[in-house]
Amino acid sequence: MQVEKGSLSIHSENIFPIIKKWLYSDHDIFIRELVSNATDAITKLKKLKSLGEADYPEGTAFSVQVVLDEEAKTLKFIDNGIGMTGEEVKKYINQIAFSGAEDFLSKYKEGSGEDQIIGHFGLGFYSAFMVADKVEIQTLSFQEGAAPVHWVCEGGTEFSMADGDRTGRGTEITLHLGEDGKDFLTEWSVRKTLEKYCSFMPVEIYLTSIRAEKEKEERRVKAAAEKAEQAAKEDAGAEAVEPEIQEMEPVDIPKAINDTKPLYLKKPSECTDEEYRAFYHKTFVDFKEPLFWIHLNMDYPFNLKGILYFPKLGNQFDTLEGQIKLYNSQVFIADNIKEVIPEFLLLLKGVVDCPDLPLNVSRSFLQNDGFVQKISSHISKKVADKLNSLYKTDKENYGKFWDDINPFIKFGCLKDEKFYEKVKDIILYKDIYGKYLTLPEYLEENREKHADKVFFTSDEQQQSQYIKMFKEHDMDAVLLPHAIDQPFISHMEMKEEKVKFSRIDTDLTDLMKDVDESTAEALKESQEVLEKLFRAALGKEQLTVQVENLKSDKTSAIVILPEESRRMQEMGAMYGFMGMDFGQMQGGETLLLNHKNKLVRHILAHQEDADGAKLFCEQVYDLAMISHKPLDPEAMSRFIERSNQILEKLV
Ligand SMILES: Nc1ncnc2c1ncn2[C@@H]1O[C@H](COP(=O)(O)OP(=O)(O)OP(=O)(O)O)[C@@H](O)[C@H]1O
Repeated sequence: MQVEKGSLSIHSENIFPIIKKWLYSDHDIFIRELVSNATDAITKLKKLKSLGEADYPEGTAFSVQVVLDEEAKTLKFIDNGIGMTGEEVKKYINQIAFSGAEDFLSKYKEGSGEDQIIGHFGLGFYSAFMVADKVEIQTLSFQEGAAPVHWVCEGGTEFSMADGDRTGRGTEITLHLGEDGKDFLTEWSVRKTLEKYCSFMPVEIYLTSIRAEKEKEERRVKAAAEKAEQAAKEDAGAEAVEPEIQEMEPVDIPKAINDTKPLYLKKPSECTDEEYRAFYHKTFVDFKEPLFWIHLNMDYPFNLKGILYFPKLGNQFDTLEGQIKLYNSQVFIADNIKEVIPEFLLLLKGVVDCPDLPLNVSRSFLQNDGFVQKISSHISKKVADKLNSLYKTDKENYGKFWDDINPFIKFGCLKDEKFYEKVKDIILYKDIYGKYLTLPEYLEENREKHADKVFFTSDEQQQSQYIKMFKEHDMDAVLLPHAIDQPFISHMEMKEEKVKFSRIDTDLTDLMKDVDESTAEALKESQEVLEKLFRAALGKEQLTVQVENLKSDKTSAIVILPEESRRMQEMGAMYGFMGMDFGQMQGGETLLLNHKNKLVRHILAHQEDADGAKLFCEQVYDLAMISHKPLDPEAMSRFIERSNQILEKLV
């Protein structure tokens, strides 16, 4: 072949800088593009053989070799696939590959810049120029009598083509890495990128580092020399002995980067629990056991395969951060694409492979695409189905999983109406006795005591005093401690109009009081006295005091706050920065004093002793406050000081 020079069919001379800048955020995708081209070339050859249009010896080992030469600053992608003839290089590389780049450029010009193109598919071979100053192709087609071709392009729009020197069928692409490619000059970074994009590609991929190979060779030579020297010394000093049998050098068996047959492609009936767990550990590098999983496997009306795992939360404060990896025909596209995966499912961990996805389009297109929306609602329906069948067939385990999965299900209910409708009957509530109940079950059990009212605690420790009282009175409350629970409660109140949720410290039901008409007058009198005393002692002129006979005389005082006031306060704290007046939000609490309690009776009996009354009032108030919410630092130090003072009196 004559050396042929040409000009690539790109109309803008400035395409390179634009593409480099545009793709800077994930300029590692060139590895994915070149490895996918190489695996495609092998897949195509296999297909041709199955059609009788190509041939190769039985047992041929197919692979993609990625070779990094740190010194020469080159990265090679070598395959033993279909190869290309000179004509094909002209057609596929000079025209087609670069037309993808042209397309890209026109999209770039149209777009606002924020409208990122997912995965940048369609850029293909051209993406090599994101990191290389010069790209070479050495290729030999599988076709009988084909001549090898050598193609070179130095990063501009000019290329040259000449006879190549490749002797085996396939293609070798060499990237001469430039300044923009220097991140890929370490074996570690190339391996990481291969693992990211190519973990499930269908042909085995091997990585070789020339530097590492050389070092290994040097070590081997050095060890052999040392051994020989040692042997020579021994020979000189001793009588000739039988040479020892040489120890075998450990043989390095190269290990493929990828798993060519990922578990999600198998039929669910053929997968074992051990395989599901192993796949989870390996793919997400999470060594906690997943709780359970859902294997998505459908061919119609679209092709979708994958596994979604429900991860175990370490503790209540673990961040809910999932990871859903999206693949297109075993090629990694991106993590957590919320246009395709319903947002609440992004809290799970999983892989989803959808070969039918239109990925070379913008995100806003995906958002409005009916097909993509169908995929998304199919996935969420599958998840709801799985949860329902688990509830029906394995209620015990479902209950056990509940602590881990409930924030996720609640988030789903808030985000997705259809999902809520499907799971609403299997939402559980854990009560203060450790039992799991559905809402109708809780309401039914407590119908006589407080119809349509759900008492809950948001913090078991902080509200332990109230929980104790509930237990003493044989009452029940449910635990709703997670941040998601507040919006979830509002959601449930909207859905179940009659039902009201009240925090455990909001109100004292009549069940806890000793209602006796004959003491009403005495209570009223005491209330006036105690309110005055407490207001004066605490310097809180607005304090509301209520005096009741509680069934138990052990508790001196508790703070109660109407549910509405508490929600207003919480909202105020959340949106305080939006100009709401915090001062006005405070308060609303009522100090409830137990008329039966010894301390309260003592205060009443010794009201003339101003100092003593002050000390008692302050301490009783703080004790009630402590079980309602944490004391601020100043109040806390006063409380500690006063407690010491009281103890000293006992000495
Ligand atoms: N390693 C290879 N072996 C054989 N042919 C190849 C190889 N690499 C690229 N080609 C040919 O060049 C063409 C263009 O490649 P390019 O990566 O630009 O686009 P593509 O693979 O067709 O599509 P995509 O944009 O989705 O990657 C391929 O379709 C293929 O015919």
